[in-house]
Amino acid sequence: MPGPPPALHVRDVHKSYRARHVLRGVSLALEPGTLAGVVGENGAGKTTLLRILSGQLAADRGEAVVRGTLGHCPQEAVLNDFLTVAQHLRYFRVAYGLRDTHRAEELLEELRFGEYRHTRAGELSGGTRQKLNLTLALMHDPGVLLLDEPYQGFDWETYLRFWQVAGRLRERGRCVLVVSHLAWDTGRLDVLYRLREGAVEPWRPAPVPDPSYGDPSVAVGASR
Ligand SMILES: Nc1ncnc2c1ncn2[C@@H]1O[C@H](COP(=O)(O)OP(=O)(O)OP(=O)(O)O)[C@@H](O)[C@H]1O
Repeated sequence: MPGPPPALHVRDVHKSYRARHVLRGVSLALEPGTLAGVVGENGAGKTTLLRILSGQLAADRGEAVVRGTLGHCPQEAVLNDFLTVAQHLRYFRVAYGLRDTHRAEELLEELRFGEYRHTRAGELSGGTRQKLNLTLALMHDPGVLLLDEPYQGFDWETYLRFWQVAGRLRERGRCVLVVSHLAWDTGRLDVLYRLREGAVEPWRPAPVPDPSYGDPSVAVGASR
């Protein structure tokens, strides 16, 4: 990884849509090799925050500094229904200026959807579209990863593989920010922030083990 280690610093970010003050002073910091979560109820401003961090939306005030290359997995997969999985990989290889699709091929194997290589995106299931969405965000091996509800539509096995992938990224010094409306499985995170009333605060929900869901360490609704 050339250059200084990746990091993400957000200081006093504000954002309003007309009279709706969605973000009212968000500050957080991710040092190299951090796997962090942001939870918040529907409409709390999570996507707004990620769009500001990814440079798609301007903050009204405050500062968001990304050090390193950025990977952004949006909540809605941005795919061309007429292109196959392999065509998407080739298209993004060129867009990212990569020499090959080696990392993308690894992710295809890790997330187990290589069999759909020649299937058009419009014919993929929701979960497989999400695997492709995630692969496109990760295939240039970015230093800072912004993942908006990255495991929506995943079956349990894929969900567990997602966390393996995220854990390996952390081990390699990447900053990974996972945004979700549910504080689920928070034991896998180094730090969890809660976005509420326009600001974030570090949060430790009380563990509520639920034996009906396999082996998650914590299963708590963010609104509690
Ligand atoms: N372009 C926009 N114009 C006006 N209001 C907007 C716009 N985008 C979002 N909002 C409003 O800002 C608030 C925060 O929206 P945002 O999508 O950031 O929330 P979220 O936490 O990601 O929600 P969810 O969990 O439902 O995805 C909501 O009240 C939403 O209606």
